[in-house]
Amino acid sequence: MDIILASGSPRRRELLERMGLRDFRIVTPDIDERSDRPLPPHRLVETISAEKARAVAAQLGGDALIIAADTVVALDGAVLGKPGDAAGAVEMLTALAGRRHEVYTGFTVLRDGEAVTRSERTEVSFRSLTAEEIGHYVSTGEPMDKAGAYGIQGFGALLVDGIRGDYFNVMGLPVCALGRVLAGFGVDCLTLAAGGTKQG
Ligand SMILES: Cc1cn([C@H]2C[C@H](O)[C@@H](COP(=O)(O)OP(=O)(O)OP(=O)(O)O)O2)c(=O)[nH]c1=O
Repeated sequence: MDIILASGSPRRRELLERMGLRDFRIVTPDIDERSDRPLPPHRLVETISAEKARAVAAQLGGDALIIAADTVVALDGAVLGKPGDAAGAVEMLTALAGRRHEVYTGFTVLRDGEAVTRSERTEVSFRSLTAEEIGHYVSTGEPMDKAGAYGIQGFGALLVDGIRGDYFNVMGLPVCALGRVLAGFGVDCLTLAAGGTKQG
Protein backbone atom coordinates (compact mmCIF):
# COMPACT_ATOMS: atom_id res chain seq x y z
CA MET A 1 0.00 0.00 0.00
CA ASP A 2 1.22 3.48 -0.82
CA ILE A 3 1.55 5.56 2.36
CA ILE A 4 1.76 9.34 2.17
CA LEU A 5 2.72 11.61 5.05
CA ALA A 6 0.86 14.83 4.25
CA SER A 7 3.24 17.02 6.26
CA GLY A 8 6.33 19.10 5.75
CA SER A 9 7.28 18.67 9.42
CA PRO A 10 10.64 16.88 9.84
CA ARG A 11 9.50 15.81 13.32
CA ARG A 12 6.50 13.96 11.91
CA ARG A 13 8.69 12.18 9.38
CA GLU A 14 11.06 11.10 12.15
CA LEU A 15 8.20 9.86 14.33
CA LEU A 16 6.63 7.80 11.51
CA GLU A 17 10.01 6.18 10.93
CA ARG A 18 10.33 5.47 14.63
CA MET A 19 6.90 3.80 14.49
CA GLY A 20 8.33 1.22 12.08
CA LEU A 21 6.87 2.65 8.87
CA ARG A 22 9.14 2.51 5.84
CA ASP A 23 8.59 3.43 2.24
CA PHE A 24 6.27 6.36 2.82
CA ARG A 25 6.32 9.47 0.67
CA ILE A 26 6.03 13.06 1.82
CA VAL A 27 3.63 15.47 0.15
CA THR A 28 3.32 18.87 1.83
CA PRO A 29 -0.26 20.13 2.00
CA ASP A 30 -0.86 23.59 0.65
CA ILE A 31 -3.77 24.90 2.72
CA ASP A 32 -4.68 27.98 4.70
CA GLU A 33 -3.96 26.88 8.29
CA ARG A 34 -5.76 29.71 10.04
CA SER A 35 -5.88 28.92 13.75
CA ASP A 36 -8.14 31.87 14.62
CA ARG A 37 -11.35 29.96 13.92
CA PRO A 38 -14.01 29.91 16.64
CA LEU A 39 -13.47 26.27 17.60
CA PRO A 40 -12.18 24.64 20.79
CA PRO A 41 -8.54 23.55 20.34
CA HIS A 42 -9.24 19.83 19.90
CA ARG A 43 -11.82 20.54 17.20
CA LEU A 44 -9.51 23.04 15.54
CA VAL A 45 -6.61 20.58 15.17
CA GLU A 46 -8.96 17.80 14.08
CA THR A 47 -10.50 20.04 11.42
CA ILE A 48 -7.18 21.31 10.10
CA SER A 49 -5.69 17.78 10.00
CA ALA A 50 -8.70 16.60 7.96
CA GLU A 51 -8.29 19.56 5.59
CA LYS A 52 -4.60 18.73 5.10
CA ALA A 53 -5.40 15.08 4.38
CA ARG A 54 -8.18 15.96 1.92
CA ALA A 55 -6.01 18.56 0.15
CA VAL A 56 -3.28 15.98 -0.50
CA ALA A 57 -5.83 13.31 -1.52
CA ALA A 58 -7.32 15.73 -4.07
CA GLN A 59 -3.86 16.59 -5.35
CA LEU A 60 -2.76 12.95 -5.77
CA GLY A 61 -5.91 11.00 -6.64
CA GLY A 62 -5.47 7.22 -6.36
CA ASP A 63 -5.91 5.00 -3.34
CA ALA A 64 -2.90 5.88 -1.17
CA LEU A 65 -3.29 5.95 2.60
CA ILE A 66 -2.77 9.53 3.74
CA ILE A 67 -1.68 10.67 7.22
CA ALA A 68 -1.97 14.35 8.21
CA ALA A 69 -1.72 16.20 11.52
CA ASP A 70 -1.91 19.59 13.16
CA THR A 71 -0.57 20.81 16.51
CA VAL A 72 -1.46 23.85 18.64
CA VAL A 73 -0.73 25.04 22.17
CA ALA A 74 -3.63 26.24 24.35
CA LEU A 75 -3.21 28.63 27.27
CA ASP A 76 -6.17 30.09 29.19
CA GLY A 77 -8.51 29.36 26.29
CA ALA A 78 -6.24 31.09 23.76
CA VAL A 79 -4.76 29.07 20.91
CA LEU A 80 -1.09 29.60 20.08
CA GLY A 81 0.15 28.54 16.67
CA LYS A 82 3.62 29.32 15.32
CA PRO A 83 5.09 32.71 16.26
CA GLY A 84 5.18 35.14 13.35
CA ASP A 85 8.56 36.56 14.33
CA ALA A 86 11.06 36.74 17.21
CA ALA A 87 8.94 39.28 19.11
CA GLY A 88 5.94 36.95 18.83
CA ALA A 89 8.08 34.09 20.16
CA VAL A 90 9.18 36.19 23.17
CA GLU A 91 5.54 37.06 23.84
CA MET A 92 4.42 33.41 23.73
CA LEU A 93 7.28 32.15 25.91
CA THR A 94 6.69 34.92 28.44
CA ALA A 95 3.05 33.85 28.67
CA LEU A 96 3.99 30.15 29.05
CA ALA A 97 6.75 30.65 31.66
CA GLY A 98 5.97 29.31 35.14
CA ARG A 99 2.62 27.88 33.99
CA ARG A 100 0.92 24.77 32.75
CA HIS A 101 -0.56 24.64 29.25
CA GLU A 102 -2.02 22.03 26.92
CA VAL A 103 -0.74 20.78 23.59
CA TYR A 104 -3.29 19.36 21.17
CA THR A 105 -2.45 17.35 18.09
CA GLY A 106 -5.19 16.27 15.72
CA PHE A 107 -4.54 13.68 13.06
CA THR A 108 -6.43 12.19 10.14
CA VAL A 109 -5.89 8.91 8.34
CA LEU A 110 -7.65 8.87 4.97
CA ARG A 111 -7.95 6.18 2.35
CA ASP A 112 -10.44 5.77 -0.49
CA GLY A 113 -12.71 8.45 0.97
CA GLU A 114 -12.79 6.74 4.39
CA ALA A 115 -11.35 9.08 7.04
CA VAL A 116 -10.66 8.63 10.75
CA THR A 117 -9.84 11.78 12.72
CA ARG A 118 -8.71 11.88 16.36
CA SER A 119 -6.91 14.25 18.71
CA GLU A 120 -4.77 13.94 21.82
CA ARG A 121 -4.08 16.36 24.64
CA THR A 122 -0.86 16.58 26.65
CA GLU A 123 -0.30 18.89 29.63
CA VAL A 124 3.08 20.59 29.76
CA SER A 125 4.51 22.67 32.64
CA PHE A 126 7.17 25.30 32.12
CA ARG A 127 9.52 26.38 34.87
CA SER A 128 9.75 30.12 35.45
CA LEU A 129 12.03 31.92 33.02
CA THR A 130 13.88 35.21 33.09
CA ALA A 131 13.66 37.62 30.17
CA GLU A 132 17.31 36.87 29.49
CA GLU A 133 16.68 33.12 29.30
CA ILE A 134 13.78 33.69 26.93
CA GLY A 135 15.98 35.93 24.78
CA HIS A 136 18.68 33.26 24.62
CA TYR A 137 16.21 30.56 23.71
CA VAL A 138 14.67 32.66 20.94
CA SER A 139 18.11 33.42 19.54
CA THR A 140 18.69 29.67 18.99
CA GLY A 141 16.10 30.00 16.19
CA GLU A 142 14.32 26.91 17.47
CA PRO A 143 10.93 28.51 18.25
CA MET A 144 10.13 29.86 14.82
CA ASP A 145 8.51 26.85 13.11
CA LYS A 146 6.85 25.43 16.19
CA ALA A 147 3.46 25.85 17.83
CA GLY A 148 3.81 27.77 21.12
CA ALA A 149 7.34 28.84 20.11
CA TYR A 150 9.18 25.87 21.63
CA GLY A 151 10.36 22.38 20.76
CA ILE A 152 10.28 19.91 23.64
CA GLN A 153 12.64 17.66 21.66
CA GLY A 154 15.29 20.38 21.42
CA PHE A 155 16.68 23.07 23.73
CA GLY A 156 13.05 23.56 24.73
CA ALA A 157 13.52 20.56 27.03
CA LEU A 158 15.43 22.99 29.27
CA LEU A 159 12.20 24.93 29.82
CA VAL A 160 9.87 22.01 30.55
CA ASP A 161 9.67 20.71 34.12
CA GLY A 162 6.88 18.19 33.64
CA ILE A 163 4.40 16.66 31.23
CA ARG A 164 1.30 14.52 31.50
CA GLY A 165 0.23 12.53 28.46
CA ASP A 166 1.97 11.43 25.27
CA TYR A 167 5.35 13.16 24.84
CA PHE A 168 5.25 12.50 21.08
CA ASN A 169 1.94 14.34 20.88
CA VAL A 170 3.85 17.49 21.88
CA MET A 171 6.38 16.83 19.09
CA GLY A 172 3.53 16.70 16.56
CA LEU A 173 2.22 13.13 16.33
CA PRO A 174 0.57 11.03 19.07
CA VAL A 175 2.39 7.82 18.23
CA CYS A 176 0.34 5.39 20.32
CA ALA A 177 -3.07 6.71 19.19
CA LEU A 178 -1.96 6.90 15.54
CA GLY A 179 -0.63 3.32 15.69
CA ARG A 180 -4.04 2.08 16.79
CA VAL A 181 -5.85 3.93 14.01
CA LEU A 182 -3.34 2.67 11.42
CA ALA A 183 -3.97 -0.89 12.64
CA GLY A 184 -7.64 -0.34 11.77
CA PHE A 185 -6.52 0.42 8.21
CA GLY A 186 -4.47 -2.80 8.06
CA VAL A 187 -1.09 -1.17 8.79
CA ASP A 188 0.38 -2.99 11.78
CA CYS A 189 3.39 -1.00 13.00
CA LEU A 190 4.70 -3.59 15.46
CA THR A 191 4.67 -6.27 12.75
CA LEU A 192 6.56 -3.88 10.47
CA ALA A 193 9.04 -3.04 13.23
CA ALA A 194 9.67 -6.76 13.67
CA GLY A 195 10.59 -6.97 9.98
CA GLY A 196 7.23 -8.21 8.69
CA THR A 197 5.39 -6.85 5.69
CA LYS A 198 1.91 -6.03 6.99
CA GLN A 199 1.80 -2.62 5.36
CA GLY A 200 -1.72 -2.91 3.93
C1 LIG B 1 4.92 22.32 21.01
C2 LIG B 1 5.80 21.75 19.94
C3 LIG B 1 5.48 21.87 18.60
N1 LIG B 1 6.29 21.34 17.63
C4 LIG B 1 5.98 21.46 16.20
C5 LIG B 1 5.18 20.29 15.64
C6 LIG B 1 4.65 20.85 14.34
O1 LIG B 1 5.61 20.55 13.31
C7 LIG B 1 4.61 22.36 14.58
C8 LIG B 1 3.21 22.91 14.55
O2 LIG B 1 2.87 23.22 13.24
P1 LIG B 1 1.84 22.40 12.33
O3 LIG B 1 1.08 23.39 11.56
O4 LIG B 1 1.07 21.40 13.17
O5 LIG B 1 2.79 21.54 11.37
P2 LIG B 1 3.89 22.03 10.32
O6 LIG B 1 3.52 23.34 9.71
O7 LIG B 1 5.24 21.91 10.99
O8 LIG B 1 3.83 20.89 9.20
P3 LIG B 1 2.59 20.51 8.21
O9 LIG B 1 1.50 21.54 8.33
O10 LIG B 1 3.19 20.44 6.85
O11 LIG B 1 2.14 19.15 8.71
O12 LIG B 1 5.17 22.57 15.89
C9 LIG B 1 7.48 20.70 17.98
O13 LIG B 1 8.22 20.23 17.10
N2 LIG B 1 7.79 20.55 19.31
C10 LIG B 1 7.03 21.05 20.31
O14 LIG B 1 7.38 20.88 21.50
